[in-house]
Amino acid sequence: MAILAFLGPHGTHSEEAAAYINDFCKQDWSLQPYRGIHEAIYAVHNGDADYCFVPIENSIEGSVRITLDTLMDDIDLKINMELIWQVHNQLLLKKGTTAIKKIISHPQALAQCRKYIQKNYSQAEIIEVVSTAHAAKMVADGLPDAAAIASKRSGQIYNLQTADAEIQDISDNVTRFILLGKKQEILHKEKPVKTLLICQIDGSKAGSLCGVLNDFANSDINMTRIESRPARTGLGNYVFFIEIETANVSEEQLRKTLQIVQEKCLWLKNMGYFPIIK
Ligand SMILES: O=C(O)C(=O)Cc1ccccc1
Repeated sequence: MAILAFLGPHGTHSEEAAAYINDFCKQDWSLQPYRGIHEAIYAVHNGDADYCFVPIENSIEGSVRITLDTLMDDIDLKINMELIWQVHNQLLLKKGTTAIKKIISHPQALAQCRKYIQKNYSQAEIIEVVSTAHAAKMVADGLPDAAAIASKRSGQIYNLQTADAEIQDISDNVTRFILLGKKQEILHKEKPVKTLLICQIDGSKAGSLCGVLNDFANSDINMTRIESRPARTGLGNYVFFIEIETANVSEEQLRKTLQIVQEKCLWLKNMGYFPIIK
């Protein structure tokens, strides 16, 4: 049975989304929790898992930086699918809690509920941990005067009470998850539509980034997102994450364009061509 790694422990948004994608692809993967997103991605790189399913961007809070930073490493994985997933956050308490002096969760979940916290618990200490379910488990294990922001399922798993439901600031709170594997595979009949490229552009020459953007424009390839992260090779060096629409781009057209783009880059990695499941 193939192993799918996700950010644990049991009850995370990642696990719920991974279970959905498992059914959607009519697979029988064994879902295994890892202590961090970095660890889940490296499990595939090291061959301990066949796939991993990790969040990459949230509609309220933006990029999941640990995911981008890990993808930048010298690892050769492919994106096989993207899932756009509605995230629902609840405020969870251990039975008998009378005061909420601490609110604990994953940084993305805390950010998604920032206004709610400010309005209702402005004095509470905010504690960031590795995942929402980890926060729920800490509350269940006896962290005093604390409430976790986590999924309904976490509440059930860790036997917590729901003090408040649907507390995200904007009701349309979606997260993009990606399914990564060792190779590009067709796991569903859904048509691939998008390609993610990661590259470091030579910033010492004027107009390098502009040149890359023009190469896509000249090839009639629509760019839907560009994001930069520090390259970690010195201040002012950046790595770019570029998403392009490739549903109507031929393999030959893409190959030629990437060849031209590559000449302007110190390195370029094609993360693959994948469908988007909504
Ligand atoms: O901590 C979790 O439950 C996760 O799966 C990470 C996450 C956190 C907030 C929104 C989406 C994913």
